[in-house]
Amino acid sequence: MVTITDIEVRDIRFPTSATLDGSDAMNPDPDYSAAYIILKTDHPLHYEGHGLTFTIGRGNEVCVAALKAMSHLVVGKTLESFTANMGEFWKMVTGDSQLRWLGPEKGVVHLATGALVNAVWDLYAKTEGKPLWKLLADMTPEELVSCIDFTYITDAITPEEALEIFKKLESTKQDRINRLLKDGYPAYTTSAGWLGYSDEKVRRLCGEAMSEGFKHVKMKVGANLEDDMRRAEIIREEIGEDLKLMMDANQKWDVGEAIDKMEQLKKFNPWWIEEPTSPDDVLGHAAIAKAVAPIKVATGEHCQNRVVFKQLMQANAFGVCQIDSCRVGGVNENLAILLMAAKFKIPVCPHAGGVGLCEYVQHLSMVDYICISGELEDRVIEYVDHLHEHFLDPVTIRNGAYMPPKLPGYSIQMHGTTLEDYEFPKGKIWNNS
Ligand SMILES: C[C@H](O)[C@@H](O)[C@@H](O)[C@H](O)C(=O)O
Ligand SMILES: [Mg+2]
Repeated sequence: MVTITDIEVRDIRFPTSATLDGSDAMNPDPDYSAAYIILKTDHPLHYEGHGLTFTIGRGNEVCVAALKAMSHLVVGKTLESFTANMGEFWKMVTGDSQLRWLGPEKGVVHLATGALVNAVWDLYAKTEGKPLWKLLADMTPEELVSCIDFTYITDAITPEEALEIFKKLESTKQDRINRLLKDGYPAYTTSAGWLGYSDEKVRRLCGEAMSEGFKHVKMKVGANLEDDMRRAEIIREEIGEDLKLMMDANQKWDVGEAIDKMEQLKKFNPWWIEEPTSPDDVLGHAAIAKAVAPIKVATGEHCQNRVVFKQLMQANAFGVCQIDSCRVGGVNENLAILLMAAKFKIPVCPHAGGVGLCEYVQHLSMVDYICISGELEDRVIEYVDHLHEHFLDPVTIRNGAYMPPKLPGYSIQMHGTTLEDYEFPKGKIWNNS
């Protein structure tokens, strides 16, 4: 038995706004941040569960407070009481009626849920001695189904249908694992296209991305159409016509505006337009998707929960589903979304970047390929080349692909020195600036 004896919650921030890494039309000066939780245990080997949720600076302390408010849900309980039925564990975490009032299942309390739930999965995977993707890949179809809370989504997918999906791929899992171990899971890069970068820097970074083996490049749009057109032209000049170009407007436009802007931008042959408008506007996305086809609409990084994902699918409102490892309530809810995407035949290209999101989400895409969709076609995980040095088990990108993590856990544990130095506001990085 492993008992969770205590939690530690830290406010970790990186001053990325100084270099405009991560900047977009809506978020011109993000300081990539993590509300970071450590589950302490009485395990003889001192195993800890680590988890984080991503924010972009101010307000990270609000997520920290939410995490502290959730401590009673796990402290004093055993890991085994959770792992006996992970779906019930998730229902318990999201079911605290007083905390639930703050959501339900959305906003700060759900961001915190993502960190807490992922920390439990990290601990689970560490005690089993497996990376998270392998822990899930080794589960039986029945065990996988038991990880999911189907509340509010049975009109789109039932536990019986989920079982069918898992069972269909069960006997061929090893082939896909072998393929991942050999070639990895394809990635695309956003590193070249941040809005605050100069034209020269964008040009140089596109060249670097190509030489690193990337076949897809994403650029930011949405602040000023003339700038977007000029930058798209530069990027196309650099990457040519064969590579895929994606555009991300980060919620800048109204529905009609998005359609008009894409009428101009379509000459650069974008594969998708991401977050063209408010993430809550399902019908708006549907209208845009219809008008801009065959350009696909992509969204999900600000999608609150599985219910909104369900509606986006039911309404044909997007062609690319961008799960996020900690915007929704962690591994369990993402499994539900991956299942719905498989049923609706919508490719999943996760949101990553930020801090730790690449480390996290690679596991989920690998599980999607091994156990759920069985497909790699039209699927790429976002990659951004920032802040990986702060993790004990950083991502390995080889020839434009994520190689499967090998160490036990969810790859999200930061170095102790990082937690000290970048803690806001008392770490030395913040004291010196
Ligand atoms: C503020 C952030 O860097 C966003 O720009 C980023 O998450 C982005 O939307 C992305 O798709 O990577
Ligand atoms: Mg985006």
